[in-house]
Amino acid sequence: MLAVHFGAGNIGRGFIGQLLSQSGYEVVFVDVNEEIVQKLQEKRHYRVIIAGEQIEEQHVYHVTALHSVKDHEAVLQHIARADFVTTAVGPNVLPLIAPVIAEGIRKRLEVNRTPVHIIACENMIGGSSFLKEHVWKKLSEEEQTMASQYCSFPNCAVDRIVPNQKNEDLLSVKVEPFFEWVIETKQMIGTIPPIEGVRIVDELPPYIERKLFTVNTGHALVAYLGYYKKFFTIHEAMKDEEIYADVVKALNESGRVLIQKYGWNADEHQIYIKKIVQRFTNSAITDEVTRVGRSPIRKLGPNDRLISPAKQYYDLFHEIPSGLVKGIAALLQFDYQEDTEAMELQETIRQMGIEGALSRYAGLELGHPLIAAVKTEVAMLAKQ
Ligand SMILES: NC(=O)c1ccc[n+]([C@@H]2O[C@H](COP(=O)([O-])OP(=O)(O)OC[C@H]3O[C@@H](n4cnc5c(N)ncnc54)[C@H](O)[C@@H]3O)[C@@H](O)[C@H]2O)c1
Ligand SMILES: O=P(O)(O)OC[C@@H](O)[C@@H](O)[C@H](O)[C@H](O)CO
Repeated sequence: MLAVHFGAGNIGRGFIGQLLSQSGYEVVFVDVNEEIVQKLQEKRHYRVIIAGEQIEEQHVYHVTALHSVKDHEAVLQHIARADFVTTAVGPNVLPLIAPVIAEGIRKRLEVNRTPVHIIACENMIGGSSFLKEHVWKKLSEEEQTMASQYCSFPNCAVDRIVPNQKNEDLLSVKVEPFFEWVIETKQMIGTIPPIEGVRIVDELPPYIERKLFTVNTGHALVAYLGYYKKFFTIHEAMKDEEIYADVVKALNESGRVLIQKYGWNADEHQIYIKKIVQRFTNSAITDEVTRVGRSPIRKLGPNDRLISPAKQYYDLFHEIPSGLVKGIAALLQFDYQEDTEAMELQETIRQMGIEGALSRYAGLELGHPLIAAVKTEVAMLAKQ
C-alpha cells in the first residue's frame, strides 16, 4: 500500500505521514526542501514526540522522500501506483502542485485503472475540491472523463497543533497529543482503504466549520492579540486574562452560529470549546504567535476563520459579534516583518484604509456594519 504525500513539513511529518505509516502504508513525501528530502531518503525513519503532560515518543518507519522538481519522473511514477495522494503544503501552494498531480494522473491512466483518493489536508473549506479544479485545468476533456472514473478528491478536516520545529535532529517533530482527521465520503469513488484514527463522514461541512471556526478562530485571536501585546508563544499569551476571556467570547459567538446552523448540541459544544482552549495552554510545546498568525491576508478571507463566522453571526442574529470583531481588529495590527502577507496588508491599509483593506481581502461590501465595528475596535486597541 502506497501513499504519496506532498509537504514534509510540520503537519505532513507530525500527523498525516505518521498516521499513514502506522496504518501500513509506505509513505513517499514530496517536497522542495532538499535538506529534508535528503535526510528522509537517508534515514527512512523519524520520531514523533508527543508532548502533553507526559512526553512519549513514536517511531515512524517505511518513509522516504522525493524532490518535487529534481525527481519529477519518479514522482509521476509513484502517483501512478499510489492508493492515496495527500497534501499539506498550505492553500496557496495547491495550484503550484496541481500540474504534477495532473501529469501523475495522466501516467496512471496508462498503467493503472484502480481508484486513488487525492486529499488536501489544509486549513480551508473545500481544499480537495479546490485542488481538483486546478488539476482538471491541466487535463483535456477526454482525460477528465477517464480520470473521473478512478480519481476522487474527498474533502477533509485535519486537526493537530504542530509548531515550527527546533529539535536537534532535522526530522523529529514535536506535536500535541490531540488529533482528529475527518474525511468526507460523498462523491468518493470506491471505498476508502482504512487509515488508523480517521473518522469517515457523509457530509463534511459541519466538521470542517466546527474545526476551522473554533480551533483556528480561537488560535487566530490568541496569535494576533498575543502579538499585539508582545507575547512570544501561544501558551504565554493564554496566561493573559484579557486574551483568555476574549478567546472564550469569540468562541461562544462562532459556537452560536455552529449550533444554529448545524444543530450541534450546545452542552457538547461547550465541552469542545473548553478542550480547545485547554490545548492552547499546553506549555510542553513552543508555538510562536507568528506561526499561528502567518499569512494574515489568507486568514482575512471571506471563507476563513474570522470573517466567515463574524458575517454569519451578523446575518443570523443581526448583532455585532464583538469578540470576533476584536480578533479582526488585532489581525489588522499584525505587522510582523518576516511575513510577506503582513507587509502587504500593512501597505494596503496605509493606501486604502481599513475599509479598503476589508473590502479587498474580506469581501465585505463598503458600508457593511462589521467594518464600522472593526474600526471602533482598532481605535480601542490603540488606546491600550
Ligand atoms: N501545523 C499545524 O498545526 C497544522 C495543523 C492542521 C493543518 N495544517 C495545515 O497544513 C498545511 C501545512 O502546514 P504546516 O504547518 O505543515 O506548514 P510547513 O511550512 O511546516 O509545511 C509545508 C511544507 O510544504 C513544502 N512545500 C512548499 N512548496 C512545495 C511544493 N511546491 N511542493 C512540495 N512541497 C512544498 C514546504 O517545503 C514544507 O515542508 C497548511 O495548510 C496548514 O494550514 C497545519
Ligand atoms: O495553519 P494555518 O496558518 O491555517 O493556521 C495556524 C494554526 O492555527 C494551525 O496551523 C493550527 O495549529 C492547526 O490548524 C491545528 O489543527
